Amino acid sequence: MIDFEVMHRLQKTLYARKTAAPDSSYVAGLYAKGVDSICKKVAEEAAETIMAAKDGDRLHLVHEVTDLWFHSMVLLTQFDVGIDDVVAEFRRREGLSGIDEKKNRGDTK
Ligand SMILES: N=c1c2ncn([C@@H]3O[C@H](COP(=O)(O)OP(=O)(O)OP(=O)(O)O)[C@@H](O)[C@H]3O)c2ncn1[C@@H]1O[C@H](COP(=O)(O)O)[C@@H](O)[C@H]1O
Repeated sequence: MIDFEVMHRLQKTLYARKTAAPDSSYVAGLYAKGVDSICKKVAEEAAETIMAAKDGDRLHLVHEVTDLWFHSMVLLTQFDVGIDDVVAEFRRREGLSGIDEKKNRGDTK
């Protein structure tokens, strides 16, 4: 089960880092660098996740997916999107076949 409390605590910290001095922390520095730098980290962590999967090392995979989720949360917070919004989207899709869901997307993607 996902521990949503830890995710919400992290989200709260990320919001606080948006207005913190850039040199005060890793996340504050990332926000100061801007969206392109955050996106670059997400892309790097996605690539590292793929490499971990190819290694077949489960612990390595857990570490890289954690890095990917963490940087994805930094990106979501940049746009004031909460993890609850993502969970709500999972709920909306629950039980809907991937093929049917794609058909119903229309223009909204
Ligand atoms: N969960 C994390 C977390 N996961 C990964 N990272 C950092 O993400 C960075 C990028 O990881 P890489 O493997 O790419 O390391 P790197 O290549 O040396 O990084 P770059 O210098 O290239 O950016 C590393 O510095 C990791 O320490 C994290 N940094 C912070 N958190 C959480 O965010 C909170 C706030 O962090 P600070 O803003 O640093 O206080 C912390 O209390 C934690 O709860």
